[in-house]
Amino acid sequence: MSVAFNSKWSTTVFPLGTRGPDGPLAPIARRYISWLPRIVLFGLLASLLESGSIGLLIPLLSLVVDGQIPNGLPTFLHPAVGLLNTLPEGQRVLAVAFAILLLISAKGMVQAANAARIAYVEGRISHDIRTALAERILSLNYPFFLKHDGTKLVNIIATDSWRAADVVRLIFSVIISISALCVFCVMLVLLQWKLFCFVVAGVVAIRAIQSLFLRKLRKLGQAVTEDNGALSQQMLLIINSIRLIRLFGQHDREHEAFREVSDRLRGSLLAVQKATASSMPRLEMMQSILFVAVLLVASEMAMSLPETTAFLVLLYRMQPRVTALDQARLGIAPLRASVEQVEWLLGQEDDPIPAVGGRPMPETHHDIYFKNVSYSYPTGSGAALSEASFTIPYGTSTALIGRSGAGKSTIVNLLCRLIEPETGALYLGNAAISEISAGAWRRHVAIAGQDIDLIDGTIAENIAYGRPEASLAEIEEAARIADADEFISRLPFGYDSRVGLRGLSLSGGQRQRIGLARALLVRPRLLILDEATNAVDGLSEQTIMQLLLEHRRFESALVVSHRRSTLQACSHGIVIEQGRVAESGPLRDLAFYSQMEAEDLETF
Ligand SMILES: Nc1ncnc2c1ncn2[C@@H]1O[C@H](COP(=O)(O)OP(=O)(O)OP(=O)(O)O)[C@@H](O)[C@H]1O
Repeated sequence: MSVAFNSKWSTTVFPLGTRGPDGPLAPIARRYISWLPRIVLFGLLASLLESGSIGLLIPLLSLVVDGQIPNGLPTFLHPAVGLLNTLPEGQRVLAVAFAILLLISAKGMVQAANAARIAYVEGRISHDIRTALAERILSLNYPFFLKHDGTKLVNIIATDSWRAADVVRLIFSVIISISALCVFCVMLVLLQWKLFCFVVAGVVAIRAIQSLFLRKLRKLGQAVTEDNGALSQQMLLIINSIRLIRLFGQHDREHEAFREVSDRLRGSLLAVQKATASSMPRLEMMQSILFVAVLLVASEMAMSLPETTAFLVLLYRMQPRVTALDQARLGIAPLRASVEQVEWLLGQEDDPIPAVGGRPMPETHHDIYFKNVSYSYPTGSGAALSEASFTIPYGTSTALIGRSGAGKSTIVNLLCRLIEPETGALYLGNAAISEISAGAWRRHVAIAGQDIDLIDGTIAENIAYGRPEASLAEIEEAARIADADEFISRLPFGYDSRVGLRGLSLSGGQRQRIGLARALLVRPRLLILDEATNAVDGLSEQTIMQLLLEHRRFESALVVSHRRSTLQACSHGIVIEQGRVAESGPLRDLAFYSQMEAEDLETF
């Protein structure tokens, strides 16, 4: 069966998100909306089979107690009674009992098939939410990560995405319970509509009392989400800063901080569990009172014993559905905060100053110009770069010189197109760099920095990260130029040695050399060395600089360093002071560099 659903309908009936039909979760909900009618139909079928089996209790009890089927039974039983009357009297009890068993086992099979279907859809939605989150994070611009705490993002993928997918299971549970309740209600009306009205009044009163507690649960759920986030943050702090904690003997302090946050989470979880647990007995108590009241009213109405029994059995079988409905509603309430977190991340827009250009990289070679470029970080206190204008001449090695906090990394970030200028622009010859596609631009710019990001793989895979198709010979050549080949060859598995996440099995200098080989392998037009050799000894650094200049696996280079021995390999220089260009031009003409030489300073 195919049913056409409009988007508004889909998210109203299938409210996966909290932000309505245009919310960020709506596309995922829409993908699976076609499963809903099948799940509802199977739910209805299971309830019909069950209520049919309960309805057959009336002829069965009448046959057992009175030996005959009375007149005036509800209309829905007429076909069954007609069929029974065609059988010999002695076989009727057995036939009804057999029919009841048949209906009960058919109901079981339909229910099991529906549970498998729901598990499938829940799994797919959960997977889709996680991949949508990963896709969103990968596509967001760099400034987003400067503004937001990494642990919050990890928590959304690791915890909130699961909790959001849990909502789907609970929503299905709500839908199936409601379908079943509808079928049961119709049966109850057909049996005795006046008594049914009495039941409805009782149920409405119970609902009103329960909704008061739902509001409280929602608040408690919010606290659980917040405390979960704080715990993840504390855990990451311990893992990332274990060296610092040991060196400064802060073990007890961090342990106490962890204990406190964990205890807070325990408390808020306990509060949710207590509230959920206390609501169930309260509900059962109210339902039992209603049950007894129905029995009394039925006897006042002089209902026959078989009819009263069938009515009460139907009511009794409704109870698990009502409980499931309540549990699902209670379960959804504390999960709303997680859904909101997932929606927040999925709904993140790209940076307002995106890399808009779609032009390919020009084939011809040009100088790179910064013209009046200014930039302030979203969380910064002032301009990191102010009206900066300078040139990185084509075919040269240019030193970028400045004290800590001067703005060198900001220039590097702009060159890598991780951030875009607020005012001013970068040019390649006459072409604004913002007009060139960011992907094409980055393929021609490679960076080797002081902190090298290594992936969990072999050394060869790490070096070839920017060019996975490179041959082993090319990888080895890049490693030789980066002065890494020798130490790699001495490792037990050579280029096939695994470095582990973040390269923990290697020294800082070894990691830097692998990073340098990775940058060289892509043969960039612009090679950026951002303190790329500060962890290697002076002698190795000179060897590396010599090899780099000899082999020239790049067209131009920008070298950020505090060491004179590194800077002197450059022909040009740019001096940055507090976000402004203090001087630029041939290196040896710079006052800053001349002073270093005059005072024979190795570092500044
Ligand atoms: N993510 C950030 N958020 C807010 N402000 C930042 C951020 N990164 C840098 N800044 C600020 O921008 C200014 C320039 O920083 P930048 O990192 O470019 O300096 P740098 O010359 O590279 O310093 P260093 O040599 O210490 O790496 C500094 O005042 C710094 O505090």
